[in-house]
Amino acid sequence: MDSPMQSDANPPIISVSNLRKQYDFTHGHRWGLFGPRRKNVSKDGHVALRDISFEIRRGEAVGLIGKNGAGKSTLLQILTGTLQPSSGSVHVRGRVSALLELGAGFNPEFTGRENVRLSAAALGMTRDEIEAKYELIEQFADIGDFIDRPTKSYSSGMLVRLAFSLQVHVDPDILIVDEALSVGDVFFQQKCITKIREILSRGVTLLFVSHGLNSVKSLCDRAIFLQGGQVVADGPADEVCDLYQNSLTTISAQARDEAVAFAAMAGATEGESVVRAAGRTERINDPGFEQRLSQRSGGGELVFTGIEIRDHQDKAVHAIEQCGEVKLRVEMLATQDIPAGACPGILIRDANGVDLIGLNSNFHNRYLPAMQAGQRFVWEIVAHLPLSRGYYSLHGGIKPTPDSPYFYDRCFSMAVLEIMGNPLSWGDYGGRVIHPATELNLYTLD
Ligand SMILES: Nc1ncnc2c1ncn2[C@@H]1O[C@H](COP(=O)(O)OP(=O)(O)OP(=O)(O)O)[C@@H](O)[C@H]1O
Repeated sequence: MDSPMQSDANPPIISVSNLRKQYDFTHGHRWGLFGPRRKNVSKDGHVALRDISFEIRRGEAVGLIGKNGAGKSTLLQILTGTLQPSSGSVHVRGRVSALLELGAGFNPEFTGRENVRLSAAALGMTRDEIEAKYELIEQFADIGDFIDRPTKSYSSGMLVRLAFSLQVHVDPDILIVDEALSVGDVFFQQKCITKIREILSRGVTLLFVSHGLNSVKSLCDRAIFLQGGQVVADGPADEVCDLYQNSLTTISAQARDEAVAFAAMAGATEGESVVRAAGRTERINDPGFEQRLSQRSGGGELVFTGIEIRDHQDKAVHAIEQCGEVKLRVEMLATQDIPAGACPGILIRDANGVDLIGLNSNFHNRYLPAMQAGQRFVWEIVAHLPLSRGYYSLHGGIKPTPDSPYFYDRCFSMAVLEIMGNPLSWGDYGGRVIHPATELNLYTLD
């Protein structure tokens, strides 16, 4: 049933309520005493979506994330009307433009030009509208002479170029972009992301399905996490993406035992590369550590208990100068005996939550020594971070071995680091990462 929203200034453009989708598997015949019975029966079914409810408002950019088989495609197909729900209601208001399957809707025997005109008409554009937009569509797709060849001769990259170009130029109210985009080359992907941002700034609603969490975080303000056909989280994109990332690394106790056994073996053979004790230090004074964490996962055998940032004068700070020396120090506590070979790492993300820099001990072929239950250590990384001015978040993880999907501890949002601008040495650079060159050369030509 529709809820009365007349008084709402920005009513939902997509409303989904108690949605359920079951795929029925129909068996050919049921066998009776005297052979097959006539009637087909459908006994089994797979519930791909259950009890899904959410609303999306005009202008929202929403990421849809989840593992393979979570139900994302099923949900999108229902939203675009190509699949019927088993029960529940779905209301979509406005023109939906969806790139669900590569070139789906194109007739392979027709040329790109013909397919663009036919598909645009099918999406409700008038002849004049199509003529006005055609040049832009062809230009953006940039597939040269292929535009006049049948689309059956296109590579998958060409198909996605043409399909995406059509999709973004039909003035949609709702733009649905699926994983198909990843087929294009990196330059085309960047061009698409820029185009999506431009469309978003005009108030179009975006539903973006991707396994690339960085793209979701940079494009969307909200994300919906589907698991086993159910919504497990719906909220700010960075938090929901972290939750999803956490869910991917939570694995069985057996896998943990295997990883730890492997670490024990590796530790025994790679004694040389274990981090050597650098001397004694005092404990890190960070009483608010646990409260600051936005998410935490892992087995808990070896855990972070605090973090500290120090500048080039060894002073505890929250801000450092661009390209100045920084010491990132984390305190760790072994709650059980830990074999040698574990590797800690710190991840630096920008203000959108996009991963920028990973500082892992194993990148330097260094691992932690064996630890006994109750022991504490401080691990310190000294670096010159090539970041432009702004705010960055620090996240930490400790694994038994570099390749293990198992984490002893994984902490999101351990601390915020401010990079201060230094107008004398660095201009008003607008990017996120800067790189101080080691040499600048000028050669004359003969
Ligand atoms: N036509 C179908 N008949 C039967 N089962 C189906 C059908 N389509 C999908 N399913 C099942 O429904 C579940 C959800 O599938 P869906 O394709 O929606 O997931 P997804 O999240 O889009 O996965 P992916 O990321 O791999 O595309 C899966 O278990 C899948 O096997």
